[in-house]
Amino acid sequence: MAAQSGSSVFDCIVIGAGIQGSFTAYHLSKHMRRTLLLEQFLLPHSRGSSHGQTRITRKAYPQDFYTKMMADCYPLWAELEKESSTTLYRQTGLLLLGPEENPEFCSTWRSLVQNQVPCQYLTAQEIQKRFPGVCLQPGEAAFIDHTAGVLYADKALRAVQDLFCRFGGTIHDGEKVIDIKPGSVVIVTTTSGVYQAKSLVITAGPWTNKLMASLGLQLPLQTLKIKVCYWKEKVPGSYGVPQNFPCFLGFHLNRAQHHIYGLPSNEYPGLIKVCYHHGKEVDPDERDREAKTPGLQEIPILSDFISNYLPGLEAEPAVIEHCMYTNTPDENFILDRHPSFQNIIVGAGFSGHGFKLSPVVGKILCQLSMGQTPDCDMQPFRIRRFQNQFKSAL
Ligand SMILES: Cc1cc2nc3c(=O)[nH]c(=O)nc-3n(C[C@H](O)[C@H](O)[C@H](O)COP(=O)(O)OP(=O)(O)OC[C@H]3O[C@@H](n4cnc5c(N)ncnc54)[C@H](O)[C@@H]3O)c2cc1C
Ligand SMILES: O=C(O)[C@@H]1CCCCN1
Repeated sequence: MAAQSGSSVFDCIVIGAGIQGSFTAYHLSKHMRRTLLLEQFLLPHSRGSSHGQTRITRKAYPQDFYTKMMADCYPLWAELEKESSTTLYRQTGLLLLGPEENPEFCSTWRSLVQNQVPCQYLTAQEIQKRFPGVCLQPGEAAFIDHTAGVLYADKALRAVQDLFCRFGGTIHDGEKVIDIKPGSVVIVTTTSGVYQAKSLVITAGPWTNKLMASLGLQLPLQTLKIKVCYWKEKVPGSYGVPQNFPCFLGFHLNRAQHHIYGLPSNEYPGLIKVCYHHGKEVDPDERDREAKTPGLQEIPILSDFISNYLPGLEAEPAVIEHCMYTNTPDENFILDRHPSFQNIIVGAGFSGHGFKLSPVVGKILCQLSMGQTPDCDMQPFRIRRFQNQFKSAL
């Protein structure tokens, strides 16, 4: 296929219209960069990581650098709400629950205090009084991040894409990228065209390594299928908005190997979202194929947790949906230039916690693609930290 019209060398092509690619494209178009956003599926779709009604937002992180990045995210989310005339955030607070001595639990509390985030440590008595539907076990404690809440994910994704188009950007959905040729002008071939750009941003979520194959690099990414479970209240309204029930995040409670988290009733009346922060490894193109081996049993883990910690919910899920995580070994993001091609930028490995940070992730990827140095500490996000774990054919 021949490259499309000579005049159409874009400043940037972004591959993948999930929340990270869409926010990158939004920032690029705000900077007057001629930008093409390519998406393999027709929009909106539910095959990646950015679909669904809700995500948690919070400043509570054990790593200080995320808490600091979140301070920049809140104004950007507010700006998006204003630009799109849409409510995208509801403040509910986040209840963090964990064994008193758990190092991650303790460092999250320290980070909140050090960064002067409005927060509050609760005694067992206070928890029982304020959240009678939550039962902690002896030796466990709780604190609240008051800044936290719910982001309306589907609405946010749509708002970012609409604004990108309003600022002059172009989206081609239903167009899968099948080849990338690096160079000072990058050539991108899709199932229906060939395009050129001065820079390329790859934000392909669980498909990142499939695309990186043509660029001689395989990153240490693991794609997990996550079960998104909704549980029915025994007494309607007991874990709902009128009761001021917050989002919650449990650190290895009930001997669980991974976190368990939840959001108050929103998408389905009377159903609370409670999920396990882990899943089975999958090929993103075969997400719904039944696994050959039984592997992780997340529903019994969640049912047992609910019986012990949230006894006001029925212990069988009423609705199960699916989503994917793309995890790095340290669960920090990859935001970097390709080691061999300076005008190819990768944003990947959001490890199940990237939605809230997407306004700043998009800003960083936009700056990298414009040849600028982002003003935040980029060390935690470098590809080189996996020097011994990535495969390069270059
Ligand atoms: C169940 C669940 C709960 C979560 N909870 C939270 C939370 O509470 N708070 C939070 O902050 N984060 C949360 N996250 C994480 C957050 O949703 C993700 O980090 C984020 O959505 C990742 O976005 P992305 O753009 O990288 O990936 P994606 O949304 O997967 O986007 C990648 C896009 O690239 C497209 N693509 C891939 N290959 C090609 C190709 N060859 N050609 C064209 N297009 C291509 C895909 O179709 C896809 O649309 C959660 C995630 C899940 C799954
Ligand atoms: O990013 C978050 O806030 C949540 C925490 C629990 C797991 C899913 N993601």
